[in-house]
Amino acid sequence: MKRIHIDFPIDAKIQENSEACVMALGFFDGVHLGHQEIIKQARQIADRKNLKLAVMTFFPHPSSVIPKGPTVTKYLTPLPVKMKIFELLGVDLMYVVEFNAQVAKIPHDKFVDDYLAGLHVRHVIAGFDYKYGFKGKGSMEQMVIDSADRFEVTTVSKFTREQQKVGSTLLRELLSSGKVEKVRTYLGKDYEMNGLMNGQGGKVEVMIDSDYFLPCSGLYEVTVHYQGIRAKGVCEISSQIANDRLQVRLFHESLIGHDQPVIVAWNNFIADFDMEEFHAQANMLDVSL
Ligand SMILES: Cc1cc2nc3c(=O)[nH]c(=O)nc-3n(C[C@H](O)[C@H](O)[C@H](O)COP(=O)(O)O)c2cc1C
Ligand SMILES: Nc1ncnc2c1ncn2[C@@H]1O[C@H](COP(=O)(O)OP(=O)(O)OP(=O)(O)O)[C@@H](O)[C@H]1O
Repeated sequence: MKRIHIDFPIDAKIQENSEACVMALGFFDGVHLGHQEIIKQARQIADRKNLKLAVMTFFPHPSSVIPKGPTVTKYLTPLPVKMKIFELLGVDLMYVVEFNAQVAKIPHDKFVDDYLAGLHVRHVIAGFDYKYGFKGKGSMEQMVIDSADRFEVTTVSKFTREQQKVGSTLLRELLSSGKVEKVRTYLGKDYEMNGLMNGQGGKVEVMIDSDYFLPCSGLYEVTVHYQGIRAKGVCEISSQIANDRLQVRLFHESLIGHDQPVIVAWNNFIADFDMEEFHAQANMLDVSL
């Protein structure tokens, strides 16, 4: 997969050299089941039309410049992770538009001229609630008008699970209240973090991208995926611990790591008490961890 970074104003050379494509639009934090449905449909259209499949995402999150609602500064999938997932989903090109105050002011029709038609887009696909352009005035209905017959438009209808719209905001809310086990319903798997494991035996440290959105403070049951092995353990999140280092206490003491790539999957919320307190209690009960 090719990654193309777009600064403001868009470079005419990038436009000239761009390949004809089907373009999926959105921020795609978490690449949840709703996002996966869009990419799946986009892949089918690209195959049918014999075009490249491109995704256009933004960085940082538009909320960092648009004074509306809470600002998203931590991500379910930091940019390098999102890139890996897109690659696995069969995306050929990833356009990353640097989102700043100037980009936020681009009118909807100019965005379509310069960033879609200008990049040789032949087909646009996005969800029913996709908004683009200054003040979010562009909708999927507007996209059909703005396309002026230069490309086709597909709108993906609302993807729901348990009567709820699957969405990144919902996932962040669930994690903020420790409901990691509920995340599975919307993500299709446990919430996961890629990292590098250091340490040996029962206690290891996993260094993660500091851009990751962490579940709220508490004690969690986790699984460390490591070279085909799955090791269960517990991990505590607290304001006292650096947010780019996860301290994991494993139930088996067989893992050894020195900058070993691992995946930490968040399985269950155990409790919201301190690890120290937890161990004191475990010792009293003569439970070995
Ligand atoms: C070029 C461009 C400019 C945008 N400008 C604005 C804006 O000025 N105000 C706004 O509310 N949304 C604007 N949006 C829409 C936001 O990106 C988006 O709707 C909002 O951040 C919600 O994000 P989400 O639906 O991806 O979570 C713009 C989008 C694009 C692509
Ligand atoms: N549940 C869904 N059903 C259909 N389309 C969706 C769904 N969730 C997101 N999309 C679409 O996926 C693309 C990327 O989504 P985006 O990251 O902007 O939204 P989101 O996941 O709903 O996040 P948020 O909760 O912050 O709005 C957009 O085109 C959006 O319309």
